[in-house]
Amino acid sequence: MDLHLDQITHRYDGAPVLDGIDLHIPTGRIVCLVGPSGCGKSTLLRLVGGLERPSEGDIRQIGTPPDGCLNPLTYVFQDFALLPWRTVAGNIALVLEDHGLPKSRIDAVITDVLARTNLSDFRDALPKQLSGGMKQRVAIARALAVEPAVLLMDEPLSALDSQTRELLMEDLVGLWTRQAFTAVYVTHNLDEAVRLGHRIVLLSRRPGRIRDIVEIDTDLADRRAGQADLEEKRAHLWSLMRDEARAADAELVTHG
Ligand SMILES: Nc1ncnc2c1ncn2[C@@H]1O[C@H](COP(=O)(O)OP(=O)(O)OP(=O)(O)O)[C@@H](O)[C@H]1O
Repeated sequence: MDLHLDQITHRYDGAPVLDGIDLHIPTGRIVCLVGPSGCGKSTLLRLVGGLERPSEGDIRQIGTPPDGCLNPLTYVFQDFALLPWRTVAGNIALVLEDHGLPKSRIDAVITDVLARTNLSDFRDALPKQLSGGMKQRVAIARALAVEPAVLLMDEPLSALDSQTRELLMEDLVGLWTRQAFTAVYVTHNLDEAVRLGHRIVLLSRRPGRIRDIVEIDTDLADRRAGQADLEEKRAHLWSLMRDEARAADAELVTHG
């Protein structure tokens, strides 16, 4: 299922946060949203997920969600959002129980997503027994359990240390390579964006407008930290973001 954003504009209390966003999110691709703090990345993700309605513009879903999809637009949050009193399997079961699936089907889905995320040995563990990286793997497994059409990922690796982030990036690449998923991935981190994004959308400072869209054709599985072609894209994005930060500084001085 593709998503098309047509001229999305959003205001809070009359103040513009996003302005005229046109964007295509193709099936089977990871689209990263990057941009300076407060430019509206999370807001755009909430609009895509239907948690809020845009002040202007349309978000169209083209095509149908995958077979067995229980929740077309599914979030993965920075803070994992696991229930502490439920086991790993129990946390995943939670999102399936509401759909009235038989227990045997729920067990089969849990077994499948735990295998896909290398968590099979942790089925009966409680969140407090898991590291941050493992908790986020559980959150990703839980999101995959509903066969989403589009994963909406809001800074999913930001709470993790850099080594764990690297491991999780490798896991996400492995997951995508084995079975391509569609994602909108918000991040501050340009290294993450160039490792995981097929398309990187740079927003300007508030109100967020599309400043640039960078496509990266290199297969996810062939990307490595510090690789020359990725470095070039990262440097390009950073040069544009640095301009935004400078402009923001200048504005503060002007109005201060
Ligand atoms: N519910 C709300 N009501 C009013 N203003 C809001 C609301 N949600 C967000 N904002 C404002 O909208 C702007 C964009 O916020 P948003 O969180 O989308 O930005 P962001 O790019 O994700 O920021 P960051 O990178 O710091 O997480 C900010 O100025 C924020 O204060």
